[in-house]
Amino acid sequence: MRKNIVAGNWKMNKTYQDAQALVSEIDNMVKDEVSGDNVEVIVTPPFPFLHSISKLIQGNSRMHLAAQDVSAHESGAYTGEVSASMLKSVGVEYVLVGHSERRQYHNEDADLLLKKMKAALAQGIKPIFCCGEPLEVREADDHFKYVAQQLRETVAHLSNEEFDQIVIAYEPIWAIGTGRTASSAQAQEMHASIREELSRLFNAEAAYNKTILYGGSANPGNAKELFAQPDVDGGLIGGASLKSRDFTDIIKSF
Ligand SMILES: O=C(CO)COP(=O)(O)O
Repeated sequence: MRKNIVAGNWKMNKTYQDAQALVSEIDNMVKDEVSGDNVEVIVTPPFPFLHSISKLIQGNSRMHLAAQDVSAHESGAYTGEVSASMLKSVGVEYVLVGHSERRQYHNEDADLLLKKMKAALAQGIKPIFCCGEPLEVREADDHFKYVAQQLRETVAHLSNEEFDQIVIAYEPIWAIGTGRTASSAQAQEMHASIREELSRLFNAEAAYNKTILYGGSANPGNAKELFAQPDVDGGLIGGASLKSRDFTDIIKSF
């Protein structure tokens, strides 16, 4: 059964106090306003806030915790890095891997992304694997090929069991933080193409069951139409996840 997910990626925003307040608000709004259990909610705060937020959301079975990054190494002399076992020990369930900002500003390549996914999976943490094309690729009409290649050089190297644990997020780079959302038709056709590629790489059933999120300027005004698309199973939300009202309204778009 395919799971619907709305995940908020806070990126490098908020202080400890702001983070506590934001999660408390989201937690309360989700309890009060979101009925049924057709959507899982994930918050992705910066590292220093993970432990306290893990405790805060403990009593709300719909809320889950993700980290924004993980080291490819298990432990040792890697100053500044955070291992999967550390994340596990503070209650982290998911981790972003392959976000375009990490690929761009930290030169993370396919080889490293695969190692990061494997490191997370070895600890039972589920990678949310991000893919998506830059503007020039979209304009050259090469976006389907580009994203399929991103999957082939990373996700394709997971075992069937590992693949079952991951979530895919399609985030066209030209839509991230730009206010320029992909149209629901553009999102749908790419998600369908990703699912087809996954079906070729693994099998039709595993691909059918895979949660594929859309990310890039999603907001309460466009979430309903995006989530109504047959192959869009939720969102990875940046800016709008920093406001409890907007984030909750996006969750309620299912
Ligand atoms: O990068 C994103 C989520 O990971 C999307 O960010 P925005 O929603 O701010 O465009």
